[in-house]
Amino acid sequence: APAKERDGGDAEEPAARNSIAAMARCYQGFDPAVYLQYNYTAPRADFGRADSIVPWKLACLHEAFAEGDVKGETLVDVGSGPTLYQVLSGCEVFGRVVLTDFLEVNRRELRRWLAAEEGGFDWTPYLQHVCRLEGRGPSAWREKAARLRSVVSEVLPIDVHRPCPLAPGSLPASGADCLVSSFCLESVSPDLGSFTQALRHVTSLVRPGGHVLLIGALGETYYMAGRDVRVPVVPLDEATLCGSLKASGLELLRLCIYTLPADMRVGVDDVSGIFFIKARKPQLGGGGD
Ligand SMILES: Nc1ncnc2c1ncn2[C@@H]1O[C@@H](CSCCNC[C@@H]2Cc3ccc([N+](=O)[O-])cc3CN2)[C@@H](O)[C@H]1O
Repeated sequence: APAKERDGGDAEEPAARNSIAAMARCYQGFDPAVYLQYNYTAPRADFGRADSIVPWKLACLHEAFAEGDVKGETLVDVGSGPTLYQVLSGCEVFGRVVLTDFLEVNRRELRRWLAAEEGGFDWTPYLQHVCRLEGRGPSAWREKAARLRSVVSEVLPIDVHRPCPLAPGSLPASGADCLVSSFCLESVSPDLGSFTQALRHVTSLVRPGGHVLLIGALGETYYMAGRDVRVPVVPLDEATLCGSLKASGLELLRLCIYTLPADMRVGVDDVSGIFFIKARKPQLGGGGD
């Protein structure tokens, strides 16, 4: 059944189930507008600064797709939140993009932009920036917006703490060809064990030989998800991250790390770094390509 926003997932241990349920309750106060303002406006999203966080994230995603090895029909974005930047490169490669989030308020925010309704977040500077990365010139942003609107097929409920995070039949039986997830798993998991378990769950959504692109926070123990909504985060470092990746059976292809300059630490969280991971789910039988 589709994830219920107050569900405690299917964690095996009663204690884990309680802390996952507690995490779900934290998210009832999530405010998309505040979250977008805190993280997706300047200085963290300053397209005039080479060391701003969003341009770094968009460059990582652009390069990951530009290499040409990530291809297929279906891309799934896990824990989209109210943001679309994470699929601006992938939407040119895949004919079907599935967006997902745990909260209806976020799914509604995504649908608002997809329907070109008034009053939503303005992604134009992001579209223009990715067009520049693609050598298309900023005026192509309208084509990119139209492309994105044409390939997003669904905005679905998801719960990464369930062994099957999506409702049955949401993706092709063999799995998605590519999975993207940005700042989700570490922000919804009460501890490292449930983070690793959630990574295993979402890896099951990808076909053997498919790719996984992860963006996330290093050293983060909390973030503000609303004016007075503080959400705990499991703090990751490079070693624990790579350990979880190995435990989930993914093959690490690339790990890039961004260290926040002092003026990017704006008081809405205690992030010290950002990671970008390109990984692959091995073919069945462990063979190569
Ligand atoms: N059980 C669940 N399964 C799937 N998704 C779930 C579940 N529970 C909540 N969700 C869903 O996952 C959430 C995703 S947003 C999580 C925010 N992550 C932390 C935040 C992000 C951020 C952004 C930018 C920068 N920066 O430096 O530029 C730093 C940081 C660090 N702070 C939210 O959409 C919720 O709705």
